[in-house]
Amino acid sequence: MAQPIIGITCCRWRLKEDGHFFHLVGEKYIQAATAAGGLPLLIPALGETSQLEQILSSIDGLLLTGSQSNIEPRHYQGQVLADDFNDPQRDATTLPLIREAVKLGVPVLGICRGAQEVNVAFGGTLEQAVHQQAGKLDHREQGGSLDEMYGPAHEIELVPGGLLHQLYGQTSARVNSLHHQGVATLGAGLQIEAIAPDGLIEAFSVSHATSFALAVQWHPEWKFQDNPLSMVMLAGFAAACTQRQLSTRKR
Ligand SMILES: N[C@@H](CCC(=O)NCCCC(=O)O)C(=O)O
Repeated sequence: MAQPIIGITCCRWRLKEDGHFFHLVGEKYIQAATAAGGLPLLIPALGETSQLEQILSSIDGLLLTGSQSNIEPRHYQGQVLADDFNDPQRDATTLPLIREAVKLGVPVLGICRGAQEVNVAFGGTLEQAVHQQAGKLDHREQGGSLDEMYGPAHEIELVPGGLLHQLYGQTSARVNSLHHQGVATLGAGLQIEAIAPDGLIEAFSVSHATSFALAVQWHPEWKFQDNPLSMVMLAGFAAACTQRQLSTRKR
């Protein structure tokens, strides 16, 4: 049988000052989607498009990646930051795509920036510099090598009975952490799935979704094969994508 097609949203970046724009995805997301049994299909940061339904009818699941860029604050009535690194065309693509995917029952997995996009898509807001908030941990990447940057950084407590707890079976785990921003207020219909020791919401699900819809602030795609929590998350997402494929396609 054909593999479920997993749409992966791109960033739109210039690789050098005043250079051409490129639409790009980190390879580790592609590797995770492939290992989960999916066929990755990259979705360019098209910006405003009336083709949301056509895009979503061509995929069996939607993976929203992390990125160094931040969601433009105007999407959550946040303060405009000097020298912020934004990607407006990515925002204009992903925010409506997330809402339409949930409406149509397309499985969604949001990672880091992708999780923040799920929150903002449903009216949530972001803390723009978590490390500057009293009582909050510094959730930014520490260390130099990739193994250090993406290594375990802090505990999370999983909400008993939640989707993540049902997948994993345990109520605590250690996760990596590479983000400046984080959930300030959760959007409409979003349900907490995991919390960091400082109270920051680290994972949430979409309670009104008819399929898998999970957003996590950490990076399960990093060396997922060595991480039981990552493996069950990707397996849960892939199973939902396969279910979508069977229910909507003849192939
Ligand atoms: N810019 C946001 C989101 C951080 C994020 O997605 N980090 C991932 C970086 C690269 C990668 O692994 O894809 C923030 O700082 O909160």
